[in-house]
Amino acid sequence: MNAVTNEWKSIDLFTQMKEHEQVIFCNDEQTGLKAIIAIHNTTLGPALGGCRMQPYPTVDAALFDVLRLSKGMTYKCIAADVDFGGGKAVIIGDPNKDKTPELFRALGQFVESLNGRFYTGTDMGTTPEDFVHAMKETDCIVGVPQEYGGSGDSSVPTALGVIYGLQATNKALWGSDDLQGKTYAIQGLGKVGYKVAEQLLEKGANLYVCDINQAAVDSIVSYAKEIGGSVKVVQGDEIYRTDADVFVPCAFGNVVNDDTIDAFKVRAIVGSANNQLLDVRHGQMLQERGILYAPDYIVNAGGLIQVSDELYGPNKERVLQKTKAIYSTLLDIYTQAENEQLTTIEAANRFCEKRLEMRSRRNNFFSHKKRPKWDIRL
Ligand SMILES: NC(=O)C1=CN([C@@H]2O[C@H](COP(=O)(O)OP(=O)(O)OC[C@H]3O[C@@H](n4cnc5c(N)ncnc54)[C@H](O)[C@@H]3O)[C@@H](O)[C@H]2O)C=CC1
Ligand SMILES: O=C(O)CCC(=O)C(=O)O
Repeated sequence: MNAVTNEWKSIDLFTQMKEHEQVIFCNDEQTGLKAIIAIHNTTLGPALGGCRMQPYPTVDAALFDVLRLSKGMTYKCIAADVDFGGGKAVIIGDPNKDKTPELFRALGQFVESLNGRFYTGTDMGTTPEDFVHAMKETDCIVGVPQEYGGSGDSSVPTALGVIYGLQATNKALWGSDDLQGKTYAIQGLGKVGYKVAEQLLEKGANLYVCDINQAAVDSIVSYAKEIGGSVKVVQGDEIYRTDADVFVPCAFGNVVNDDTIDAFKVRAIVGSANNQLLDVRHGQMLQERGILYAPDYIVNAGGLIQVSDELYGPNKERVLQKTKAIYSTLLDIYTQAENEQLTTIEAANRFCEKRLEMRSRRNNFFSHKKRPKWDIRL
């Protein structure tokens, strides 16, 4: 490879990083760990974000994911009003085959090397128990089980936040919070999606569900039978074409894209998946089709609220209060979008960027408590 190609390649990586502060490639031959940690913005505090494990087909695919996910975390922290920055980690590997305690300890060692700039925990493909191993190597782990001193499964408040998001959306569209009798198409019955499905059934809603994990599908079907609820199982892409009222993506990102957008018959999209829109222009396309989009990082902030609370000193009541605020924040974003003729994602982004600007000025106000980093005599 000649020098020109080399130079272009390195510029390209920095172009991809855009406004990200730092990207760390973590490689450990012995455990097979191949991970990327991305720190997007630490204006408000140390970066915080879960660690996803997925058999990414290429390193580029993993990099694309971690860059977008970590940027989303910056916005999520701002919108949820927690004093942390945006970061995320991805492990390239199959969560069903490649997990070992040593792999997570190796990840913990890399996190420790960042000296408090990055805190992590569970995400898609990882569980709180995985991070009990990582915790042996670093204090910068959140969301481990309560028996290990953590706040427990963060998918519980995340699912609760999705329910608040669905209620706010119901209110905006049909004038009532009541989810009973409406039909929801849930993609993914994992840690979050399964809990959302259970709660919707308990509230008298009807469901379409899909998951590649047959055990999760069987389990929700039998739960519905037990409580007299209605669940229809669909396969693969059929979930985009159902006649449900609301699509609830709780698996992977980029589900609203050029290939899926014309399939949707729903009135709204509200779910936990991070980065549901492949691009902001898909927000515009949803609006043109009369589909109300609940910005993902507003709706799915419950887990972040719980794990960040651990670092302040856990307080269950505060977690519940902050999670409940998802309802009013989302309604405010819907109103702002309508008043300012914006898409809902544009309105949410604008709200976060304004708040970041305001906070960054306050964080830089000089006082005796906030000493400058350089050495001056006072
Ligand atoms: N766990 C949490 O507290 C939070 C999760 N999220 C996001 O919510 C989403 C779900 O997260 P978790 O429930 O924690 O992950 P998970 O890994 O527990 O569940 C994901 C589910 O999606 C299913 N799935 C995978 N491919 C599929 C496909 N092609 N079709 C249908 N189902 C498929 C999996 O089998 C699994 O049941 C992710 O995008 C995650 O980033 C966001 C904020 C917090
Ligand atoms: O939910 C968590 O454990 C951490 C927060 C996070 O990574 C997320 O909200 O995507």
